[in-house]
Amino acid sequence: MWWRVTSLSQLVSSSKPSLLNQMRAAYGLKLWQAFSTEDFKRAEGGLCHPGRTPVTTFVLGGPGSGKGTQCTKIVETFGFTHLSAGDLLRKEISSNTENGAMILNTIKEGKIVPSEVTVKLILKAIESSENDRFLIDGFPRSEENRVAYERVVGTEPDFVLFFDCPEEEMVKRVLNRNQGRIDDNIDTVKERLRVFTALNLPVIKYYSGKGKLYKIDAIGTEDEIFERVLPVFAALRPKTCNNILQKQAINEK
Ligand SMILES: Nc1ncnc2c1ncn2[C@@H]1O[C@H](COP(=O)(O)OP(=O)(O)OP(=O)(O)O)[C@@H](O)[C@H]1O
Ligand SMILES: Nc1ccn([C@H]2C[C@H](O)[C@@H](COP(=O)(O)O)O2)c(=O)n1
Ligand SMILES: [Mg+2]
Repeated sequence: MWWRVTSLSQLVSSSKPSLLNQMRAAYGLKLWQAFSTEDFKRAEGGLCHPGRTPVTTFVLGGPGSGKGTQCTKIVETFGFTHLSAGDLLRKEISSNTENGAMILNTIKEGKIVPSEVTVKLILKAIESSENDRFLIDGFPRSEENRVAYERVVGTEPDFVLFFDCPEEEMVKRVLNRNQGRIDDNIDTVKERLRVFTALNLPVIKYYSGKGKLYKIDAIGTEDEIFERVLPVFAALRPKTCNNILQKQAINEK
């Protein structure tokens, strides 16, 4: 898989139209339609039923590294469903469930909610979706998260995106976010960064060791970063990219 990403990176160069525009020009359609249905067989029943083979991608990175921002672009381009673990937890707070108060306090402190709560919310969201490709954003945040997911869901992610961003840039982005989040303050973000280093980085190293990690430099404009994300998803559809490469070769003759 790595060589496909490397070879595709030649498509992502400043002199040529962006890879995204090349793919759109080649297909004149939403790229997600390139993910033909035969690749995502839909079985009766939920995620854990044999035959349903959704594509799952974990999206990792520190607070403010740009996970949510890039997930929005991936959704628009490749038709994935964006499941933000943080958003699912915040929704649980606002729906005043029995876990709501505990989740609120945990997020206020910048700490990690017990895995069984988060995994249950993610699984419920997948099971209730009609889609078969999911971006699971901000999860797993710890080894406990990762193990709980594998125990309950029984599968590993197809691949993992890691947005690598310097701490000072993450702090700046979080403090400028202005979304009224209770965890967007200097004290909580410092704790979140500590938790990220202590608990999330080991998970990132785990997936790197499994050859499933794509590390994306998260410095630059949102579009520049998305250009680095494109080849990862394009590599999932080799025929899409091979056709572009062939068309490009013909045009260049
Ligand atoms: N490349 C970028 N340059 C500058 N600002 C950015 C960039 N990408 C995202 N931002 C902004 O930084 C803030 C954090 O981005 P985002 O919410 O996507 O991060 P996140 O990784 O999801 O953070 P969290 O884990 O706290 O949810 C947002 O206000 C967003 O608009
Ligand atoms: N797997 C997760 C994901 C998130 N949380 C809590 C702790 C995070 O700081 C907070 C916000 O998440 P974000 O929106 O920044 O991804 O939600 C958790 O406990 N476990
Ligand atoms: Mg986010």
